[in-house]
Amino acid sequence: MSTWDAIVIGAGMGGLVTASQLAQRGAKVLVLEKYLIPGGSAGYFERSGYRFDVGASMIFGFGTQGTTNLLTRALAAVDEKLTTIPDPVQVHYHLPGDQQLRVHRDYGEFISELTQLFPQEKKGIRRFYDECWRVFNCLNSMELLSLEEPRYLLRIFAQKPLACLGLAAYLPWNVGTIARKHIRDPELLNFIDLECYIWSVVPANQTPMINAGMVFSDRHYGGINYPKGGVGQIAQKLADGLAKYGGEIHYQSRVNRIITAQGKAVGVECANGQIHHAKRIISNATRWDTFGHLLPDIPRSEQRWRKWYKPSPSFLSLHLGVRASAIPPGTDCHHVVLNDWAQMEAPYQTLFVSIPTLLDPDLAPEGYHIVHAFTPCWLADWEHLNPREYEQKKEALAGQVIERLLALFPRLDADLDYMEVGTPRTHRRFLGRIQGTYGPMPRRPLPGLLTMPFNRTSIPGLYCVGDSTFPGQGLNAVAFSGFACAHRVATDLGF
Ligand SMILES: NC(=O)c1ccc[n+]([C@@H]2O[C@H](COP(=O)([O-])OP(=O)(O)OC[C@H]3O[C@@H](n4cnc5c(N)ncnc54)[C@H](O)[C@@H]3O)[C@@H](O)[C@H]2O)c1
Ligand SMILES: CC(C)=CCC/C(C)=C/C=C/C(C)=C/C=C/C(C)=C/C=C/C=C(C)/C=C/C=C(C)/C=C/C=C(\C)CCC=C(C)C
Repeated sequence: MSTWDAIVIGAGMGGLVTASQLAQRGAKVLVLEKYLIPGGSAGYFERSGYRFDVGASMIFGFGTQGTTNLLTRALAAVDEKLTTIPDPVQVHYHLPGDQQLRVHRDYGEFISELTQLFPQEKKGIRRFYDECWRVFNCLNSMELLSLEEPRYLLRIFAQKPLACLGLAAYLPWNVGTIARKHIRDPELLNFIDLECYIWSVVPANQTPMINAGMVFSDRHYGGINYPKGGVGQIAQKLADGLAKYGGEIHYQSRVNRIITAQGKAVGVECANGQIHHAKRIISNATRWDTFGHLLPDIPRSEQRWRKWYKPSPSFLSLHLGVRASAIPPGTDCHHVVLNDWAQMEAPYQTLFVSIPTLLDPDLAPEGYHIVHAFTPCWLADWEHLNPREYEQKKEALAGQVIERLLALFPRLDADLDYMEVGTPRTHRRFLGRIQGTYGPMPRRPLPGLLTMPFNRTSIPGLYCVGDSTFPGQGLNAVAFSGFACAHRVATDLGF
C-alpha cells in the first residue's frame, strides 16, 4: 500500500509527458508500465545488432522555435535534450501512374514540385496549403495547455484574441471541406486524401483541419527531425527526467483494475497483487482498454464516444536488416507507395517505408541499413489461426510486401540479412492496445475536433491521456495531450 499525488497507468509518450510535467511541478508521481521499457508504441527493440523503432520513425515536434515543438519542450522541462538529425524530405510519394513527389522540408520547393504535377491547380494548391499555415500560425503563437482550464482560456484569449478566434473557427472543420474550397481536380483531391491518410488513417473528409494545420506546416517549420539513437530515446530521456524530479516508474507492473470508492477513482490494483492509492489516476491505456477493462462499467459519455469513434486498423510490420548495397545512393528516409487511388484504405495496399539508418547509421552494424515497411490491416484477419496457419500467413504476406519493395530497391531480397514480422496480434500483445489499433478513427465524418474528449472523464479522479483524447494520434499530438492533462491535474491538486 502506498499513496501518491498521481498514478499514471502506462509509460507511453502521453503518460510520460503527463508524469514528467507533474513531477516537475512538485507532485509525487508513480508510473506503472506493464512492459520492460518505456515508450509504448514509441519504444524500440534490439535484434542481431539492429535497433528497430517499434512504430513510425517520422517525428514532428522537435523544432527549436515557436510553441508547437512539444517534444523539445517536454524534454527541456525536465532538463533533458536529445541530439536530432534533420530530415530534408518528409516523405517521398510513389503515386499511381508511376508519378513521384517529394515533400521537401523547404515549403517553396514542395509547392513547386506539386504544381509541376498539377499545373492547372497552381492557385488552388497555394491557397489550400497557405490556409493550413493560418491554422498553424495561430497554434504556434500561444502557450499550449489544458482547454479544460477556464483561467488559462481567459489568459490566452486576453493575450492572443485573434489566434484563439482563428482556432475556434477551425475546430469544427475537416480537411476535405477546406480542400474542396480551393481545389477541383479529382486526382489532386485524391492526393490530399493520401496526405491525410498517412498519419490519420482516414481520408481528408474525416481528418480534423487543426491537425492538418499542424502536420502540413510543421514539417516545413520545425521540420521532421530524427532523434539520435532512435525514437526510443525520447521516452528513455523523459523517464530519466521524471526520476530526476522524484517520480518513479515501476516496469513489469500491469494494472488490472482501477479501484473506486463512492464512485471516485482512488487507486489501482496490479497483476502482481500490489495496490497503490493516489489522489488522481491517469490512464494512458486507450479509452477502450480503460472503460470496460480497467473499470468494469462503460459510462454514458464513453458509450456516446464509441458511437463516434472506432479503433482504426493495426499494421503488418516488416522490420528488416539489409546490406547497405540494397539502398541506392540518394534514397530518401520515408516513402509511401500506392498503386491505385481507389485502394488507399484497403488492407495491405498503402505501403509505408522508413529507413532511419539513412539519418542515424549507428542503429545498424556498419555496412547495413534498417528498412521498416508497414501497411494497415485489421486484427480480424489474423484471429482464429492456429500457430502453423499464423506463421504461414505471416510468411506469405511478408513475401508480398518484399515483392513490392523490390520495385524501389531491386537488390533488397539478395541483400536481406534479418527479418522480424509483426502483425496486429503482435501490436495488441506488446503494446496492450485493443485490436492492436493505431488509434481512434471517426466512424463517419464528424465536426473536426469538437467530438474528441479532453482529459477529464465522467469518473471523478480519473483522467485519460494519449491518442484517444484531444487531439488524437501522433507523438506531438499525445505530447499535447500530456501537457494538457498535467496542467488540469496539477490545477485540481492545487499545485
Ligand atoms: N512518428 C510518430 O509520430 C509516432 C511514433 C510512434 C508512436 N506514435 C504515436 O503514439 C501514439 C500512442 O501514444 P500513447 O501515449 O497514446 O500510448 P501508447 O499506446 O504508445 O502507450 C501506452 C503505454 O501504456 C502501457 N499500458 C497499457 N495498458 C497498461 C496497463 N493495464 N498497465 C500498465 N501499462 C499499460 C503500454 O504498455 C504502453 O507502454 C499513437 O497515436 C501513435 O501515433 C507516433
Ligand atoms: C478561448 C477561445 C475563444 C477559443 C479557444 C480555441 C482554442 C484556443 C483552441 C485550441 C486548440 C488547440 C490548442 C489545439 C491543439 C492541437 C494540436 C497540438 C494538434 C497536434 C496535432 C499533431 C498531429 C496530428 C500529428 C500527427 C503525426 C502523426 C500521426 C505522424 C504519424 C506518422 C506516421 C504514421 C509515419 C508515416 C510514415 C511514413 C510516411 C513512412
